[in-house]
Amino acid sequence: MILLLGGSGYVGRAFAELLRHQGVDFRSVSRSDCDYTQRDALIGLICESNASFLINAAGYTGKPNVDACELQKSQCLAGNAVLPGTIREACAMAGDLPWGHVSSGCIYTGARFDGGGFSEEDRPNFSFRTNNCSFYSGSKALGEECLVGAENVYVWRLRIPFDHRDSPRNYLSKLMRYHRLLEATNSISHLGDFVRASLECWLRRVPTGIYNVTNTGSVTTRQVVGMIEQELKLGRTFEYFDSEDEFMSLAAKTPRSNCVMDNRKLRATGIPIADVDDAIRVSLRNWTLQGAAL
Ligand SMILES: NC(=O)C1=CN([C@@H]2O[C@H](COP(=O)(O)OP(=O)(O)OC[C@H]3O[C@@H](n4cnc5c(N)ncnc54)[C@H](OP(=O)(O)O)[C@@H]3O)[C@@H](O)[C@H]2O)C=CC1
Ligand SMILES: Cc1cn([C@H]2C[C@H](O)[C@@H](COP(=O)(O)OP(=O)(O)O[C@H]3O[C@@H](C)C(=O)[C@@H](O)[C@H]3O)O2)c(=O)[nH]c1=O
Repeated sequence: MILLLGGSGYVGRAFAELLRHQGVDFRSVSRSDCDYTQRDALIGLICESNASFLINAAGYTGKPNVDACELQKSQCLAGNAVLPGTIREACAMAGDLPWGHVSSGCIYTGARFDGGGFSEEDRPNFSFRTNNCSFYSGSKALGEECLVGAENVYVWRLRIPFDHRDSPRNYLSKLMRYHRLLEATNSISHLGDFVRASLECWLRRVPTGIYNVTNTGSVTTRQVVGMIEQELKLGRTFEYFDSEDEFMSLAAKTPRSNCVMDNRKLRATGIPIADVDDAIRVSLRNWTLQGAAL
């Protein structure tokens, strides 16, 4: 049985859907069963669960976006920095229960010095250590630090999720809803691909450790908008900020991580992951409006 924490969230629901679809026995633990900030209760729950694997899809993102974390720092630290460390302890007490943690590629900014994407070996350059980050990104980098040296955990880095379902959390919807757009280059993750590839890490028993679970390649905002225009024919124009400074002064409270990730470590395991352009095209061709039957 797989114990799923955060199963009611945006990412957790995608895991639950996949596990149900694959007929994998799992138990989703909601906040009413256990408040994860109640350390002893959480440790007791994990130790008594008899699970063979645990997925942590719980955390604190801020809504509608990470700007909200600047005002909710204690919740952000509790969900992103403290919780992974508590789960690590609990899994050790439960006889080294193997588990997977949903982290974020937002602990990087830009591209590597050689122009390539950041690999799992690269130190985060958008964290409290580098003193240039959003509070959210800093808290996620701390969460990864709590897991250094743990041998029974997968750290799956998700980035700016999207799929075919219109949602305030979906990157494609966000681009269609924001009044003005920031031109940036990013590696991003199709949500269905992310949960499938992450679960496969465990099902195939690939070595534990950090994995950048992003679709292959990177895209600019304008490239994604070009695909939206071609596939959805919305008959409208998209406005852009002149610069990141203008974005910061008009639309954001804290800097965003826009970065390129290298997913070769994941692909070297044999787990397939689509090219980012293909994943975006397929999502747009199957585009389903919010509230429409899925
Ligand atoms: N969405 C994104 O853009 C990205 C997300 N991630 C990471 O993925 C993880 C999940 O994010 P996402 O699904 O978007 O977030 P959501 O806010 O949609 O879901 C968070 C989940 O955590 C649960 N939870 C939070 N705090 C507690 C608590 N104290 N006790 C019990 N349950 C709790 C929530 O339960 P309840 O429903 O009861 O509140 C919910 O199930 C986070 O770690 C995030 O950093 C990484 C990259 C991108
Ligand atoms: C606010 C805003 C953002 N953007 C851009 C900036 C960025 O490239 C992209 C997404 O920015 P948002 O502010 O919507 O999303 P943000 O909250 O920064 O999203 C992040 O959430 C956390 C949870 C993660 O871990 C990340 O991987 C990522 O998904 O949209 C605009 O173009 N216009 C806007 O008005």
